Amino acid sequence: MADLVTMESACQISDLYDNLGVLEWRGRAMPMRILLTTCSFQDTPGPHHEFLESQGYEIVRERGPLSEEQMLQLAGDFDGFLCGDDGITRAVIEKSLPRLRVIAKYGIGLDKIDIAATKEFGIPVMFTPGVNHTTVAEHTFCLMLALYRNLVETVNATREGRWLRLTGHELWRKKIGIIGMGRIGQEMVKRARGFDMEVHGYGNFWPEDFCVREGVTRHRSLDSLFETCDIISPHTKLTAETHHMIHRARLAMMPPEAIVVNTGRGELVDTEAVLEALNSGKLAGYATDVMEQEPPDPAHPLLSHPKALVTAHIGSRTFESVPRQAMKAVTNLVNFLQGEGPVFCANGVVPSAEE
Ligand SMILES: NC(=O)C1=CN([C@@H]2O[C@H](COP(=O)(O)OP(=O)(O)OC[C@H]3O[C@@H](n4cnc5c(N)ncnc54)[C@H](O)[C@@H]3O)[C@@H](O)[C@H]2O)C=CC1
Ligand SMILES: O=C(O)C(=O)COP(=O)(O)O
Repeated sequence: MADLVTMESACQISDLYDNLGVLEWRGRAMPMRILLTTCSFQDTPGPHHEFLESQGYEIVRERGPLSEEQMLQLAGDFDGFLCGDDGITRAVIEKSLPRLRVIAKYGIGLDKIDIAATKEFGIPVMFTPGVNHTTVAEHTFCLMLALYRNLVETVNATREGRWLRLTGHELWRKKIGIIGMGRIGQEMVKRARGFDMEVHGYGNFWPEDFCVREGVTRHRSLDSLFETCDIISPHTKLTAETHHMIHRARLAMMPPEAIVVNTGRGELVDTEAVLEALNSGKLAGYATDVMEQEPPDPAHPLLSHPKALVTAHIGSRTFESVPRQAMKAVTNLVNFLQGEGPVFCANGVVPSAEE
């Protein structure tokens, strides 16, 4: 039915949307069209599938994350995006108008969406806070322990029949420096305390009661955190201010045998400087779930570096967390399009529910 309606005419009558998920146009029902790009949403079982299917939308499925160019090919024909880390630039938003009404992001980081443009055009950007922070903190510890105990090297050796008994490091009493005291940062603190680590932190938001209770030492400058800590773990948003916050000079300040574990965003770290520090012996290891370019060039030197561990942006992907995020993302979309129920809005275009 939808293909009988040209995009142009659909755009002219976009104000006729009703609250039932269908558009009445010249007596015909045209379902709302939603672009679903998030692979983990599509690939993981859970109640989100049935809930989305029950809405009567026309769902167009693509395997994301899509580049800006791929989004531009598709843009213009959708009432909503149910998306992940796709390149939703100003050009994509402009091409999506006037039909686009909502961007329901699956996940937390909004750095691939041009937020200024969404505000300018009044497009609400929804997100899914409070449902993936425990999973990401667990993966951060997984990387940290794997790096400290040479896990990949020793397992690879035993798989080849070699009994390689490598000596590693313990977490006990190590100084961990957590950058960003948000949801993941706080989960990191709890887990670090469980390992009897000495916890240090830095953030422009500081949950005072929590930090006092958990014994977190507050640093007022990033330099002082780097000078102090054996392990640095960034958990801030990626912004112009945090881009390459882990750079050459700060890596040089770290104590001997220091490591960096990154499950935030690749661009928080100057990867060239990390490679130099690994090669010179200044940095003992770098474990990351995120890269400046994703997916990276298969020949990227970090991927095969003996002192590095790279996972493929899987920090929030567990069978427990994915359905939670997917349900929250689709609930945001449906509640907004139906005009009722709470939504978690990240760009201030509509009021956000309390978390
Ligand atoms: N590897 C993965 O799969 C995942 C990665 N992430 C990344 O982790 C980040 C953090 O996630 P949450 O903890 O849930 O977000 P959050 O919004 O709860 O916490 C972020 C914290 O960073 C702080 N911050 C922002 N700019 C800062 C600055 N310039 N200096 C110091 N602190 C600053 C904020 O005050 C806030 O407390 C996300 O933005 C995303 O990039 C999130 C989920 C999954
Ligand atoms: O929530 C976030 O910001 C994430 O990085 C999660 O990434 P994903 O949506 O699993 O590709």
